[in-house]
Amino acid sequence: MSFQTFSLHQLGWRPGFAQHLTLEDFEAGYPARVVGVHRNGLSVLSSRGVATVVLSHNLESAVTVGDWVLLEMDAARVLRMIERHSLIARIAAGTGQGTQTIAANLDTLFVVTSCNDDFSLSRLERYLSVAFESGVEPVIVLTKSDLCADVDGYIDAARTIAADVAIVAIDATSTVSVGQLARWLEHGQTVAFVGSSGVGKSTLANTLAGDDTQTTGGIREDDARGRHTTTSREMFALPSGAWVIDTPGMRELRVGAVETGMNTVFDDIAAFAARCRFGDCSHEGNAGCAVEQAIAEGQLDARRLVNYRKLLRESTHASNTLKERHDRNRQFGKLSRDVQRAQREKKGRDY
Ligand SMILES: Nc1nc2c(ncn2[C@@H]2O[C@H](COP(=O)(O)OP(=O)(O)OP(=O)(O)O)[C@@H](O)[C@H]2O)c(=O)[nH]1
Ligand SMILES: [Zn+2]
Repeated sequence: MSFQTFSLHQLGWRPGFAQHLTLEDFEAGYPARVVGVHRNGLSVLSSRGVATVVLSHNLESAVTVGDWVLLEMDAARVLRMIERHSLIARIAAGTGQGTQTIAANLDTLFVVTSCNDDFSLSRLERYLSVAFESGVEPVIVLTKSDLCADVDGYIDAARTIAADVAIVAIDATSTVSVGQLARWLEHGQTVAFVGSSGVGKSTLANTLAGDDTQTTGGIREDDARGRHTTTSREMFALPSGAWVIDTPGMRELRVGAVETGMNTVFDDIAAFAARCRFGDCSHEGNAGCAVEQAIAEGQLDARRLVNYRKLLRESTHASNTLKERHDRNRQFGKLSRDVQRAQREKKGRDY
């Protein structure tokens, strides 16, 4: 059991969260931040320290790392979730319910790639779409700058697809160099890293953590039944006071439904498309297509349109999958209600 306590400010509380809470809520409970989700419940941090709390069935699939919950004053129980300001989610694998929540209340998503063969504009566009869709500010981090002779070339290339996104080149192994990320790592800020394997996400997190042992994960605590359990902490603090969310879902982030995010990333294509002759132009050999004309005139990179189409296909597929599941669940719900009603009516007749 840890007796370290945390202020709301330290935990990343935003004044906006309180707008969704009533006076009754504050009398019944107090806010806590979810730092781990496991079978017995949640690991949370609050003004009362570290705790493991149980979660009712109806919240089980919804609550995720980074979430804020309202805990009951005198019981280790979640009363309700507190509305998030951002959420990274993806389509759940298998046939379960719709989306799987991965990380909540992130302020910044560090999109990590290296100044070498890993660098791919299409992959950056993919991650940026996820960030914008989720309401999280992306920052492009180019690692291994120390091993590269033309760092500016990589920065310039990244800028061609992300004019308004911060781009920082670093040596992830150097404390001085990673200091360039300080403004996104202030007290109470919450961040996560995405990028391919080997680009330096762990190295960067370790360098930022310094000798701090909190990155190593395991914390011992009492679970709801008073037993000692070791749970992996999926959200940990850096010495700067910022929080890092590092979960398996975050590491293998895939594209869900990101059409809204794509509108920001591909705003140039949207602007050209507005000038196509036909409103339903597919930008594939249609007469009067302004997008294809832009490519022919060298104003738009052909690669970018290809990636746009690919992401849009994936996104549409994800939306359709969600809709089908939703419809199936609704039909099933209607079916069970019909059966129940028929049973009630039959019972009525039997009496
Ligand atoms: N010289 C140098 N080496 C780096 C840098 N960033 C990462 N490395 C090295 O690259 C290798 C891979 O780094 P990791 O931190 O394990 O990469 P990762 O993104 O966490 O990879 P996964 O855990 O597979 O997702 C390690 O040997 C690091 O030391 C850098 O900026 N400069
Ligand atoms: Zn067109």
